[in-house]
Amino acid sequence: MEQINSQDNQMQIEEENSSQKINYYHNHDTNQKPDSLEGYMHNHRSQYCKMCKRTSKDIGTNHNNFNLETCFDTKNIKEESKGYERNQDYYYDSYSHFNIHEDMLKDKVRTKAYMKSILDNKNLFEGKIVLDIGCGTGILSIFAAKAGAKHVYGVDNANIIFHANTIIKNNNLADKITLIQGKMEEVELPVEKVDIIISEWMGYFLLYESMLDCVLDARDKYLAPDGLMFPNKATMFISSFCNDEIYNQRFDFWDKVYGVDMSCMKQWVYKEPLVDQADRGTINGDFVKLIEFDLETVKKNDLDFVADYTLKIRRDDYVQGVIIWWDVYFNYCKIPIKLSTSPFASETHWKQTMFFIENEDIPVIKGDTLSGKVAVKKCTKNPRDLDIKIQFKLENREIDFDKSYVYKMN
Ligand SMILES: C[S@@+](CC[C@H](N)C(=O)[O-])C[C@H]1O[C@@H](n2cnc3c(N)ncnc32)[C@H](O)[C@@H]1O
Repeated sequence: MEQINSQDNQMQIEEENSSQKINYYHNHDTNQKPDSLEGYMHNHRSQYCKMCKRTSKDIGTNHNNFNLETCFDTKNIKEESKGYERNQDYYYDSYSHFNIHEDMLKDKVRTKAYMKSILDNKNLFEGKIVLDIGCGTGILSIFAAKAGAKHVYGVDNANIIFHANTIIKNNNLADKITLIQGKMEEVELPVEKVDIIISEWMGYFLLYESMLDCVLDARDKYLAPDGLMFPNKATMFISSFCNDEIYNQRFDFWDKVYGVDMSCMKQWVYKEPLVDQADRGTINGDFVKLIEFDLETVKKNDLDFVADYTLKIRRDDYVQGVIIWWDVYFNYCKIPIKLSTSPFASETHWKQTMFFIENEDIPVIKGDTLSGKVAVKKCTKNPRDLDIKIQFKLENREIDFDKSYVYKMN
């Protein structure tokens, strides 16, 4: 086990604290919600109040830097990644257990979207060669074979593929489906080109686990020029939220744990986005498109990106952070099918991803504009993890807030 050098750690924390602004809890009372802006300005968590003559135009040295090459190169990230290096095999080990596949199969929103897009569109599959990337239990390969595919190649590196083999035999589809164990980026298919690629590659925050990379490599190598991707488009959305219940459970919890002050943990907890199903009532902004990927043309490099967002606040409230979710689309279907992970649609196992503003909630008025940038980059130490930087910019007649935070999904 790696030993943590507590002296280094302490120095790191001291350096960080010295860059923090004073007086984070500015007469705050989370239970008191504003009816209007009048008279509540000295009763909020934010120190960035024009009335108090304190504004925020940044926090550390790296604030306005959204250059993907350098914006994550901070001491925070170096510190955070300590001890997080993992063997890549852990990923396939997790997919070798049947319970993760059981959870995915039981996600009806997910599995039915694929089932309908394949079985209700036999005209697209009849006589076609299909590649199923990351076939797991073989469910999508079986749908494609049942839809009349000439032959299906299912590839998976996890040991679940041995169970898929039995499932396929037991369903009398062994002559229609060939399974290949290995990493998609390393296997050689026995055919030069395929007509359709099906894959359920999406992770939390769409891109976590970075499975899309191997799908894009396989697309470039194997998909026929007029071939189809299932799904063929993915879109990420962003909105703002205020959820005091989660806030208390996740952050205020650390103030007193069985009588022990563990509040030093909070600064680290903030850096981890929360994957959870949002109560739709906690979303207080319009939701807007953050980025869209055309899966037939997008390049691997485009998956590290910086995108701008601007959204209107829908009610007088506080903003505690932003929430991000995604939809994927099967647009070749007779009736186009959307698989949505929106908090306004039926729940899926992907839920949504929430990014909290550290130690702040910004008082907002209906009609205010929240804007900023979101930078996303694969972590250099483990490309399945993501470094994410988000800027929060909001100015109304009372508040002038402009800060950026770095998060890590691992
Ligand atoms: C999200 S699961 C989907 C399983 C199945 N297609 C389904 O819909 O139930 C993704 C699968 O892809 C496999 N996988 C991920 N990356 C892979 C790669 N580069 N090569 C081969 N298999 C991969 C994992 O082992 C896992 O079984």
